[in-house]
Amino acid sequence: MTGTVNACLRCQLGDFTLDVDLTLPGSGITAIFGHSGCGKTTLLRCIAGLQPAEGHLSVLGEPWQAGKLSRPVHHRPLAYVFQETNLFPHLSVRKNLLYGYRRVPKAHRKIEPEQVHQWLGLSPLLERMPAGLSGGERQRVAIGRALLTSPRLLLMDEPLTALDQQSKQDILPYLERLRDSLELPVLYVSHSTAEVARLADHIVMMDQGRVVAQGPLQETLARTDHPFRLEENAGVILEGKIIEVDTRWHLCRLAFDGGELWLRHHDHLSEGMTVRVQILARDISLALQEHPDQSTQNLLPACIDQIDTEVTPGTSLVRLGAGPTAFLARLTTRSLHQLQLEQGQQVWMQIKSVALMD
Ligand SMILES: Nc1ncnc2c1ncn2[C@@H]1O[C@H](COP(=O)(O)OP(=O)(O)OP(=O)(O)O)[C@@H](O)[C@H]1O
Repeated sequence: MTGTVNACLRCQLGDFTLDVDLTLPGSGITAIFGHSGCGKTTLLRCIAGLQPAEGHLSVLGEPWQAGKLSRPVHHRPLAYVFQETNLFPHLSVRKNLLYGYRRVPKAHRKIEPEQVHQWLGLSPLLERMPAGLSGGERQRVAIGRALLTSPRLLLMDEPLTALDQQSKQDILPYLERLRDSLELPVLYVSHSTAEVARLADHIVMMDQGRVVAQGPLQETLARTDHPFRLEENAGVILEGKIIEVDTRWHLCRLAFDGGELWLRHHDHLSEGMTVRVQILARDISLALQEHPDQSTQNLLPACIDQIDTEVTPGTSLVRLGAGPTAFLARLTTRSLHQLQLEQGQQVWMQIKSVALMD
């Protein structure tokens, strides 16, 4: 299909088999998510042509692999960003950035240096040498250098893993800006649910070389039925708008499609901002009646869509809808029986914690 990335690939590495069939959107960030050793890097290497695989691959309507045809690595217009930045130590930031750009014929250049400087805040760094940069700055330069090759596809393999917590926080707004400005597909491998929640529009969940779920982020995270359940991290992401800032109690009111929630105020939040929040299944409890205790700030009516009992011994997952927005609640199978919950029933969700993803 034009406008998408289609990858139906299979390869064998010793005892490990990668066998995937993916249809991914032609723009935005797709997170590739799964336990260590499930095959995320192998998948990117097959797409890049670094690892031979059987099957077919097309990117935005162009076949990169089909039958006997398999474009070699240097004929696949993609850029690959790793944990390690591999900048040329003897070249300034400006020259590092221009290294790939100059090798792209003028007619094929889609991304210009000024754009990249602006997206990634690189202008103040241009005359500096890589050795004098912080880890986060180096990674911004590496991403900029990758983009200046005007790729049709950007592969990012745990690009933030080597950074400390503060540098990760500092670089995330740049990646968000890229996501909103770039018109190319980005495949982003990460172990961090916070990164995925904040950046991705689409998610592929892998387990033992196979895809166990793929689809739009919010919808896919709200599924209860796939074998990869994120365990402690099961939960949903939702996007909403700040409609009130209550400085007295350090709280903000967030309106989303299906209701309103209170969350803790952070200095950078102001009325009108759109933000993403994560609500974990373990932070929602269910009640049959509206709780009389007014200290429970976040109490929402919802309808039970689906119940998945015994996802692990003694625990069950319940999917609920508040308007069109899906939530997941985790409760003990004993509570499920005591409350006599069933599909289609109206209940109250008590939401104990709402984590801001910005
Ligand atoms: N050259 C190889 N020969 C044999 N097995 C390999 C080879 N390369 C990778 N593997 C195996 O393939 C599996 C998938 O590895 P891969 O690096 O793709 O996983 P991953 O999901 O990216 O892991 P991580 O999150 O730890 O980086 C692992 O079991 C790994 O040991």
